[in-house]
Amino acid sequence: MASYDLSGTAAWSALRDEHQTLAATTLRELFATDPERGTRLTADAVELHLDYSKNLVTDSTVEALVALADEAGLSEKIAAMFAGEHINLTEDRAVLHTALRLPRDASLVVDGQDVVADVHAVLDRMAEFSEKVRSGAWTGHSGKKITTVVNIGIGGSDLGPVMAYEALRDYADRGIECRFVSNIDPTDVFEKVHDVDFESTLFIVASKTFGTQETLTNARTARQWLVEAYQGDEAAVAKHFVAVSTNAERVADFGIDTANMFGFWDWVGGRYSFDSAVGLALMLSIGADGFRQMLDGFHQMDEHFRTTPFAQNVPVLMGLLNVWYNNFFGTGSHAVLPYSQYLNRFPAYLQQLTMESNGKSVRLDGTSVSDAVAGGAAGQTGEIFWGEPGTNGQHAFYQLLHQGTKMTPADFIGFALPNHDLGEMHDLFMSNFFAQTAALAFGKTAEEVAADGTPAEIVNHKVMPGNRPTSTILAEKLTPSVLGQLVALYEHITFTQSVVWGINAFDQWGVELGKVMANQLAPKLTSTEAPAKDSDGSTDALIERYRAFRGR
Ligand SMILES: O=P(O)(O)OC[C@H]1O[C@](O)(CO)[C@@H](O)[C@@H]1O
Repeated sequence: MASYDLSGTAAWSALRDEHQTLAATTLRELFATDPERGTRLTADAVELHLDYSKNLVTDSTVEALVALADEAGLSEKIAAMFAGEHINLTEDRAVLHTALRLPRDASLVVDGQDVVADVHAVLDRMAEFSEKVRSGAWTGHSGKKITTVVNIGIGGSDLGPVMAYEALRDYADRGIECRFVSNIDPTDVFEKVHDVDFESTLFIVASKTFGTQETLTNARTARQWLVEAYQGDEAAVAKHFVAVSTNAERVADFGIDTANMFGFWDWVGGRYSFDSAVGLALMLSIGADGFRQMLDGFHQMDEHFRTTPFAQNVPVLMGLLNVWYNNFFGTGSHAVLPYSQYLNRFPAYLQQLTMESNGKSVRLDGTSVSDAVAGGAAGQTGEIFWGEPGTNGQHAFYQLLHQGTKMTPADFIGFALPNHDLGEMHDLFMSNFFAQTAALAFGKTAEEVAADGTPAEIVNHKVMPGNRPTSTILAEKLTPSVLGQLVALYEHITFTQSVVWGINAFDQWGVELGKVMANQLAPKLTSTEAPAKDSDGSTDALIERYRAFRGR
């Protein structure tokens, strides 16, 4: 079997040489000697334009990065994923979120099952249900039209739907408000539900496994409040609770009629799922047509990823750039800065997508990523993703981006056409977008600062070092299709990185231990008698203090 460790390959050593050269140059110099790079180091995918010229790369770096992708067998891995091979080895599963957006006339048989037919059957049921709710044909138990939808889910069953609902507010039926309950902190369900009119509220319990403590606890609470609001009439549940899950048995056990359940499949990872039935709240908000436009955007980006040569393949290029900074420059984090208030939850969504996927330190063959690496950053995997919409971030953490000691590669995402055109406000907004990447790249030298008349003693404080890499994604307008393109882009960036690192982007074993331990500790928090001190010294002492505050 080929090794998953690429650090001994020719491509890796070419990149080491590239790094030596580029670490000793600056973006100012690169642009001075090659002004055309601003139009050459670009690529287009569907409606997204990528300018990656403000990165510390030259044509030969890109060539070496593409060679690294070839060494990793990226083409074969992409083909295997799209074909439904069980590339999620540790769970022995296919990884087929791309099948969720295949057109109706496509065909894909996986493990003997026509998945396209299955996907469209569920989409059709979702569309029919959404239409009924939106038109008022589906009412609450007492006959009132549904005006509030509360999605109860966490992780992939929350972050995707809430991000997309926020992103596509401009396309929403304003007669339906969606709220999202995720945290088991009781304040979450209280704040989102205490003021609803239960008779006009629909609860969606979204959980792939239907075994997630947070979701089931919140759902039980909401169910109890609903039944109380109907003076104990349990029959109300059928008109106010629907489920989204892969597990019909558990849905039925919970007390939701499986006729009101929308299914999906184990080949859809939670963080790759909001274009499945997990997106039901979004469909209720924007309608089935808008949802299908979004799926089409996803699919077009899938096709770009599957068929475009790597040197022009936007997800591949961006994934390789992330590897470049992470493994050669040793940057530990990556900022995603959408210049759209509608994308305010996009960085949070990406945190699960990227960090639950690529926060791994063992390769697919069970070896440690650091085993064969002679120190340095070569054995690094998943970056820490973070961000906020511009311009809010500018007035918060951009100081560190501009003058801090850490290099933080950043993606700037912006749109030419505003969803709401209020005079020149959007142009002012976007002038910040363009200014920031230029300031980060080219900075301001001591001479330039002094030439402004700055007193000598503070010149150093005002020097802007520049040379801070960014990628710019510019699209015409944020539409359902463009949102689908953006999400698929980041899904495939994440996959590209995982292939180069030889890790499994589709399991998440690291979240399990904490869940088990929380279940073990819960009785110690609630028991009326002093619990045994059989945890570690710190945890025992903290629980004792907690119990004292709780009067136990
Ligand atoms: O949809 P479920 O099964 O409730 O899981 C919620 C989330 O929990 C996780 O398993 C992590 O704990 C995520 O991967 C998933 O998106």
